[in-house]
Amino acid sequence: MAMPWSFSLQVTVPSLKSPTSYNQCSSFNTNVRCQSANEMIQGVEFPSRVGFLGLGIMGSPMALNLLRSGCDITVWNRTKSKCDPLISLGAKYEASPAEVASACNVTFAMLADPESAFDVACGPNGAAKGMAPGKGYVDVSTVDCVTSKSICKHVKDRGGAFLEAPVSGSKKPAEDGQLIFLTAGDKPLYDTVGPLLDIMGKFRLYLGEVGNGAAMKLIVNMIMGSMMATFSEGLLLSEKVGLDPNTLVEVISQSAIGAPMFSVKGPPMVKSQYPTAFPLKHQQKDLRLGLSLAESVSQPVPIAAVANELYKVAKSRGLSEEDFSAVIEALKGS
Ligand SMILES: NC(=O)C1=CN([C@@H]2O[C@H](COP(=O)(O)OP(=O)(O)OC[C@H]3O[C@@H](n4cnc5c(N)ncnc54)[C@H](OP(=O)(O)O)[C@@H]3O)[C@@H](O)[C@H]2O)C=CC1
Ligand SMILES: O=CCCC(=O)O
Repeated sequence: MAMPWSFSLQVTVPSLKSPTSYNQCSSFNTNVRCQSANEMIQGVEFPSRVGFLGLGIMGSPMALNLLRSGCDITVWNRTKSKCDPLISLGAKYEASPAEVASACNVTFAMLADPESAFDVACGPNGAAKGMAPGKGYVDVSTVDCVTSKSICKHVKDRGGAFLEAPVSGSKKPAEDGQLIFLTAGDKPLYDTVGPLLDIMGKFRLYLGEVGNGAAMKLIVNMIMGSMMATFSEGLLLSEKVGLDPNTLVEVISQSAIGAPMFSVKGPPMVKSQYPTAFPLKHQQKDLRLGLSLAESVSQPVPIAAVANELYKVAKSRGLSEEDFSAVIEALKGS
């Protein structure tokens, strides 16, 4: 049965999504419920009006993919000028998150951190004010479990449905519609927005109760931040002992520890170039939140704790807006 916020909309989705060089694995075994994101979805039920709050590095391409696929999109961003490219392509605009949520059946939010995600959802002109029975709110920001549960409560208090859906994958996968959604919350809303997630991503998981998606995302990024820190050490050590760090990158790519992250980020790092895909300040935020998650269950995470210190040093050296691979700079000069 169609949910109250749904109607049939013809949406155009590229049938073949080209794999990206980074985050290109598209199938793996899992014992949680999951669905492939690469399926033909024309003619299925879609939310009729879709809101998008937060048009940064990730939000802009995600909203653009929805727009290009034929969705009726309404956008809002704190810095209004970032809405202009989407508006010029046909997106509608509302002046506050509350007005977007009020105008739309489902509203996505892609905000920087727990504070901004909470403010945009639950502040004076927050999206929760525009929620009502039959509407859904999907927070795709990376936040902690407590914040996600709090946003969920505000949305539900207004009669809306809530899904947390943080993403794995960075700027290029966002542009290519190759993200991985780690969702939890209202299952009917998950089912309803599934086709929209499939436009923006290649894979999605439903992990049950609110908090599970946030926790999964923080654990993945805790591992990623530690990997990047030790990779940085290896690059610098190889150079100091007279080896070509590019050769190290090549050796790693052929070995059991090969990962797209090393192959993609390594060569620019050797040249001290850090074009921003995932801002360093957000990686440090995720490590901080990951450490707090570990603390909540008394799990020792000493490697991640040390990595977090390194990112803090990098931030103190003015590297917050650089890509997180700039953490290597924190190890230089000694
Ligand atoms: N970049 C990446 O590779 C990935 C990022 N993420 C996560 O996605 C989220 C967004 O990341 P990304 O797009 O890179 O980040 P950006 O820094 O590019 O964008 C952040 C967005 O949050 C908005 N924002 C920040 N503070 C506030 C505030 N106080 N009130 C209202 N809006 C605010 C910004 O608005 P304004 O334009 O006005 O500054 C902007 O729209 C983060 O949680 C990040 O951890 C997840 C996966 C990958
Ligand atoms: O949160 C950011 C994740 C970046 C990535 O998965 O490449």
